[in-house]
Amino acid sequence: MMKLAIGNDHVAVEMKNQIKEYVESKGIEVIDVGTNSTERFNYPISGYKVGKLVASGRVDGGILICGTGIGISLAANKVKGIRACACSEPYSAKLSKQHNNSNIIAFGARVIGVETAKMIVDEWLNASYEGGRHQVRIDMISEIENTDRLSAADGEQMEF
Ligand SMILES: O=C(CO)[C@H](O)[C@H](O)[C@H](O)COP(=O)(O)O
Repeated sequence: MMKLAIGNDHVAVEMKNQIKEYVESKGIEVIDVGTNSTERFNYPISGYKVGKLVASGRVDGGILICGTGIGISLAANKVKGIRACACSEPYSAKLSKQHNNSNIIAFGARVIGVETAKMIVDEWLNASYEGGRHQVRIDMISEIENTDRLSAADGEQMEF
């Protein structure tokens, strides 16, 4: 059974619960590490928790929702191995998986409605990473993440 983690802040409680229920209705297990309170809640907490669950392999992917999807995805992207993509429409969500091998999808409860959010989740879940030429670029991103450097195609180290 596929397993996803979901997280949110105070702005996105209602949308989190709607998306959680929608994903569960597809037979997917959802681990909810977000808040259920509308009291101010700092989004990096949920970004970090979902990021760690995904990076450690305890779940197959993650969904993050804050006001814009931006802050919470920025936080998740600080966890090694995470490629969290904030999307406001389904096409980018699909491409984020096919080309960028995104392991977390994020969106904003103040930006899109729940029906668009469901379409984003569907496109992301149904898409597959294409590998090939895209892997070269993912490897470059990993190199920056792991070494704080980036090798040129000829092996020369870029210096900035
Ligand atoms: O969008 C966000 C960060 O990218 C957060 O979800 C917050 O909603 C945003 O920062 C606003 O927070 P506030 O304390 O409710 O003004």
